[in-house]
Amino acid sequence: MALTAVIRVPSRALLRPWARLRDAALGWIEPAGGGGVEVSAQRFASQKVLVEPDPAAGVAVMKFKNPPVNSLSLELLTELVISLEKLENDKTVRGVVLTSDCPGIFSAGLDLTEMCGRNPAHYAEYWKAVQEMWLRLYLSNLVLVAAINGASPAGGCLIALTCDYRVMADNPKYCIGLNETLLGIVAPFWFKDNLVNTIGHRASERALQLGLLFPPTEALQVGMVDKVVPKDQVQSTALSVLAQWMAIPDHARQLTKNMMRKPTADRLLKQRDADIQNFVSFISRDSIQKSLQMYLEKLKQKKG
Ligand SMILES: CCCCCCCCCC/C=C/CC(=O)SCCNC(=O)CCNC(=O)[C@H](O)C(C)(C)COP(=O)(O)OP(=O)(O)OC[C@H]1O[C@@H](n2cnc3c(N)ncnc32)[C@H](O)[C@@H]1OP(=O)(O)O
Repeated sequence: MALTAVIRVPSRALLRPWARLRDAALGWIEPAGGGGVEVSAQRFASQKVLVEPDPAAGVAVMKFKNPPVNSLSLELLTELVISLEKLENDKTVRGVVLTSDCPGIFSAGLDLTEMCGRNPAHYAEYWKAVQEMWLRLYLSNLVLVAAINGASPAGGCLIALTCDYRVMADNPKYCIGLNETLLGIVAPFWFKDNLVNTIGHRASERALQLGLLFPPTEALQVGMVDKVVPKDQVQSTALSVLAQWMAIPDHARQLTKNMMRKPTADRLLKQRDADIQNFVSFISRDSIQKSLQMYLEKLKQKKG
């Protein structure tokens, strides 16, 4: 990946302690003496989230890279939020394409190993990171376009739903949807709200109860994605769409986006702690742990 953009990062001495942890996570190194440092965009490419900025176009492509299936581990979620925050603060970037670096998979959703056989403190930490990811993406001031170049179940679908526009590859093997009920779990109310805001109440009720995973043409019909194109055109189409959205003055578009989305985000913001407690007690139940274990086993056996 050849990247040439230069990003100015303030001296670590001026940053809060968490920012030092962030720098370490992203592999930024400050030379002795401090005083601010220029890092090449290559440094910006962290391990699980690759960011390819194009300052001339005012856009960036963010690629998830957590093989084999881009499951949303705590590490990936943390990097995603940090990378997004950095792009939000970068005046040269107004729009981002979210896509995958893993062939055939956009994201397999939440990492089941983060929700199985761990302790309540871990579940709470994990769920807070999932909430944070959703809130940051859903309320982002940037134009976000999802280039869905593979399967996108559950949490993968949620990421796509936070975007302003979704382009999906036309391969019928790629499916998208909130399939939580198939795992014996329940989509949280804010997953549901995001879906209802996208495809409407009746279609959501059916899709959520049945845990439907839609192939691209059906996803288009129901309004879960906005455009279906051949696989090799997914990213270029997403970039064209981004350019169209970026033709609108930022302030007007951002205020409108906020007006449309804030009430939905506020529902979670008002009860974040209670939502974490609900998740922890739900996921800690023996019956739920058994269901998730069985589901994971089934995924593993599929190969053999
Ligand atoms: C009333 C109270 C309310 C309280 C609220 C509580 C709410 C709880 C809700 C929690 C919300 C959860 C949302 C989610 O996102 S759950 C995750 C759902 N994801 C899935 O169902 C996808 C599962 N995966 C697949 O279908 C397929 O893997 C795939 C993505 C279609 C890819 O298929 P492929 O054949 O290419 O790959 P494999 O299936 O062979 O998988 C390769 C290895 O990856 C492991 N794997 C797959 N998915 C996950 C995952 N999500 N997390 C962790 N690991 C995963 C798989 O086991 C293979 O591992 P192996 O190599 O060790 O065998």
